Amino acid sequence: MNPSSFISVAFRGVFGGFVLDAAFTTPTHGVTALFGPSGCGKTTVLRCIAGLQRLADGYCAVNGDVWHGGRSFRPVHQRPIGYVFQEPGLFPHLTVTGNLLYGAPGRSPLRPGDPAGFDEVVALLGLEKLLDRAPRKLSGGERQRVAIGRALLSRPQLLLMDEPLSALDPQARDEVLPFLRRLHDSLSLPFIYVSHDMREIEQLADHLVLMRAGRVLAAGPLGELQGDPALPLASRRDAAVTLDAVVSAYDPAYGIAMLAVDGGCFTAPMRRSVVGGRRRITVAAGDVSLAREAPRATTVLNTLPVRILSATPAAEHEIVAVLGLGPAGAGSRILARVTRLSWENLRLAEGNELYAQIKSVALVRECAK
Ligand SMILES: Nc1ncnc2c1ncn2[C@@H]1O[C@H](COP(=O)(O)OP(=O)(O)OP(=O)(O)O)[C@@H](O)[C@H]1O
Repeated sequence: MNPSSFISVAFRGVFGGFVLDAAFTTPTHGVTALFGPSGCGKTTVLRCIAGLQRLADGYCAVNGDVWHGGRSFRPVHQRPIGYVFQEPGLFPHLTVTGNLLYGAPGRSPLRPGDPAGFDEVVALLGLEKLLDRAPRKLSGGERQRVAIGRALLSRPQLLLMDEPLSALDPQARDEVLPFLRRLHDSLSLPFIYVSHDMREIEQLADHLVLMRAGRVLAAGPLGELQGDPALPLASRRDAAVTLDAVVSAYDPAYGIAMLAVDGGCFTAPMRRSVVGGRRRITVAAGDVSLAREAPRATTVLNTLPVRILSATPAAEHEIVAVLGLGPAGAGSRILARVTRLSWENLRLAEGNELYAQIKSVALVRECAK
């Protein structure tokens, strides 16, 4: 593993009655989400990465640069990080522009072509019309967008976000999420994103660190962990697998896109799509049904050949099956959650080749922006 493109951490410590023993390695590209139940230690790990929390037994290296290891400990102000908290914490006496430029190196990040210059950050976060406003005249979602912009303009090498949407109402959350997605798509900056909302993670994350009671249960690509029946995600009511697809065709007359993934092609409604562009789809286990034969007259647009790779009892009288798309099930994996009654009626078993049906409207959970 080349340490120059990874974040590696290992933190051990005791906080009152809480024991933290968390270690993981994740790439320094894309968004890594820290996910787990309340109190499992996500914020503590983030604070350790930031240098806000110093443990006697800790290690943190970013792109091969050791921030904490042995006796060496780089203090928070010397770490090239941006930090976004649940509350935006804007300065009330400054305008949006003043807040954005606060902490920006040299206060003149206006050069054209700058990878995270002022104009680009303002455009990416849709702040153009708000620049002269005072924070008290902004909505909650707008305030949080300014806080994110301020963090970006400090030119960090790593952006740490601690549940940045959790203090917002659902409508404001839906307003800000597409902006975060846009940052993810446009900037090469890695994010570490703490959340206990799987919906946010499905839309934003590329990698996942799954935490439980101070420990890391698993770390890896989001889709792999979602589809691993040995992990608790697969047996959740809202279990789903996120797939990154390439648009292979788009029919504007129907607003329908063909989305190619490894081993298959999904059909999904999209307002607009560019052929060759990347889109993310989320296949919820509860939206997948199984058939021995390819159904003919059906409104369901997605009928994909699959193989059952494994089957695990979930809730009482339910089965969660891992399905591999394409010939011999060698392509992307998705999950199907079916009743034990259906499973037995169709005499299903591991290794069976059959058809998965998924309604196209169920595939796109992302907001329309
Ligand atoms: N300085 C501290 N002193 C004592 N206990 C602490 C300290 N810091 C954290 N803890 C405890 O460590 C545990 C983990 O807290 P942490 O905030 O990291 O969890 P979390 O997963 O981020 O939770 P949430 O999702 O609710 O924000 C909690 O039980 C918390 O009370």
